[in-house]
Amino acid sequence: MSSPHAHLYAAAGTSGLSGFFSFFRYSRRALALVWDTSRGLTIGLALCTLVAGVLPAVAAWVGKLIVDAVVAAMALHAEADQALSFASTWPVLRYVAFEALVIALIALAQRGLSAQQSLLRALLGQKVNVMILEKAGTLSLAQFEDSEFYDKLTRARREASTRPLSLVNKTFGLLQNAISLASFAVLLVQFSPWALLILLIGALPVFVSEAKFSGDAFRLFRWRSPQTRMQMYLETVLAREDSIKEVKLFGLGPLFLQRYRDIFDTLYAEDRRLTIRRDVWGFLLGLLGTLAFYGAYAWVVIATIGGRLTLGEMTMYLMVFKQGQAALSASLTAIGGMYEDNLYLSNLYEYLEQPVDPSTGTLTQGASPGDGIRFERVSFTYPGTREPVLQEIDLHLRPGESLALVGQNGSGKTTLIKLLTRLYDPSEGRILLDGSDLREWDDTILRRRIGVIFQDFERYQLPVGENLGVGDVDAFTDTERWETAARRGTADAFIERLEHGYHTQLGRWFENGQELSGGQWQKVALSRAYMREQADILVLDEPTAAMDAAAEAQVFEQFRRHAKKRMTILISHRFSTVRAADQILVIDNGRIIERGTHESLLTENGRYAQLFRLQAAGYK
Ligand SMILES: Nc1ncnc2c1ncn2[C@@H]1O[C@H](COP(=O)(O)OP(=O)(O)OP(=O)(O)O)[C@@H](O)[C@H]1O
Repeated sequence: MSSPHAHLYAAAGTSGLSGFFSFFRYSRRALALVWDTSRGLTIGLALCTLVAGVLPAVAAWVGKLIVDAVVAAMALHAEADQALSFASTWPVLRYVAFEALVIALIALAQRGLSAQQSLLRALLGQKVNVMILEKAGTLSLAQFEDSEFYDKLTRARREASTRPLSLVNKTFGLLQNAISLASFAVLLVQFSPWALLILLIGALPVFVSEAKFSGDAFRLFRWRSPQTRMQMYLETVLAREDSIKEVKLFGLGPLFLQRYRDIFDTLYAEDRRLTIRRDVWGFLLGLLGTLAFYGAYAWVVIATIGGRLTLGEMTMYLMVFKQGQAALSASLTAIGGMYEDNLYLSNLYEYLEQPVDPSTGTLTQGASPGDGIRFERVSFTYPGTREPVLQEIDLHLRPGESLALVGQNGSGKTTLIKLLTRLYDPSEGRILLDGSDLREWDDTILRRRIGVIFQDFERYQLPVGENLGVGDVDAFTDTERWETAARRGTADAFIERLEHGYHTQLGRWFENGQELSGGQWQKVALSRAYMREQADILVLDEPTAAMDAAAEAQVFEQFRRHAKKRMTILISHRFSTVRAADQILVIDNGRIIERGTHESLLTENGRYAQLFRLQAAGYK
């Protein structure tokens, strides 16, 4: 196949019938999932399925009894030539009453089915979504940054929460139809086993075409998911408050909307082609079924005229044949649908089974406590890229010391922090904390020791207090801790002026949400880092870029006061904030090119001195 998506076609594994059946392997897991979600509802579904499956044959049989009883009563009535009485009509009417009861029971069972299905749908949707989100929490940052993986996640979230129930509904539907069919077969085989065969042969072609087209539909869904993701992204950009400013000012609306439409047009053209092919074939092959039915119809009629069947039997066989055919084609369509659901579920399980990095250690204390942080010849290349971003980094930071990282945009400063916080592991070399490799540390303990604010910190659409609380989940709602952290992060003054103080909702997503200025948000993020009272490593990546000069001075005064006995790492492009650090590293293109104190670096008269003078000149 020359298509660029050939590997996906292969992955969908639809080569022949064995491929087709191999995809039913998720049915059992879907059933187990539904069973775990609610046993009561699953049992209820099974019971209603059974009742709704058996009763149609009973109704057909009662129909035969009615017709035959009517014929007999009519003959009797003509013979006896007497007026109609209760006694003469009751033998027929009781069958009518019985049939009414059966039909009422079928309706009850069907109601029961749909009610239980809708309850189960809600429960199951929630359960699967929670599974997806829980799994997301165990994945590494690198996995999220991998676009193929991200596709899987998007696909899982978009479709899979409804698929398990759909699969189970179809399984039960299939069972129900199978039960009906078996009971019809019991009746039909008395007429002729050949009639059964005709029934089967008539329905088979539709089934085969359904199976083929479900596979096609899935492959379409699968390979187009990058496009669907782009569509979702454009929707977000065009309709979200945080992007709408630029969309308006740059006049991006029509441009993006056109791109959105173009994607739709491509997808729609493919959908249309598939739908038309699916339905044309469905119709043509369905004709075979109709042909089979009318063939059998003629046969039954001839047999009745020949006196081999009673009128009641004729009615029954016709009904049984018609309903049997409907049940059979419904079963076969259900199998096709189950196949499709299985394909979608394969995607969900592929996501859920994504291997999790098992590399969290167990250490809660290092081999030589008090040694601080050491980088030993650390190099790092981002997954999926070739160029190393950091090369042979050596550094040592002891408790009570401060370190500043200086360097051009893209030189690797933030990456160094990502390695320290174990969002990634070094490609070469090792990072030690208190004499032990970070990989040996228990991740939770390690992260508890680090308070960090990244440049691209998160702006949660939560009350301002909780925006601080996220810094320490154990104190998420602890107002006293919020206040202490806000004081250290110099956010207290403006928070207290907000209408509801620490309980003021932030962001625009929810009612009465208040938006903050860039500098205010930065103070919130800084205070968040201070929530980690246990943390003895404090990392600030451009913490004051959006602050005014007075605010910045205040932040650093607090910082120095708070930094005693701690290890602090500061990334900044402002030399005024960097100069007080005990150790300054100048990073260029992933390598440390200079190191020392402010004074020693100025004396050295290298890159640092040059950049410092450049910036100082700017202020003159
Ligand atoms: N997730 C990622 N995947 C691949 N490459 C990345 C990723 N994040 C950053 N990079 C690349 O790594 C290099 C270093 O980025 P980093 O964010 O560490 O720079 P920085 O020194 O912090 O820059 P700045 O001063 O602009 O914040 C850049 O060339 C960037 O393109």
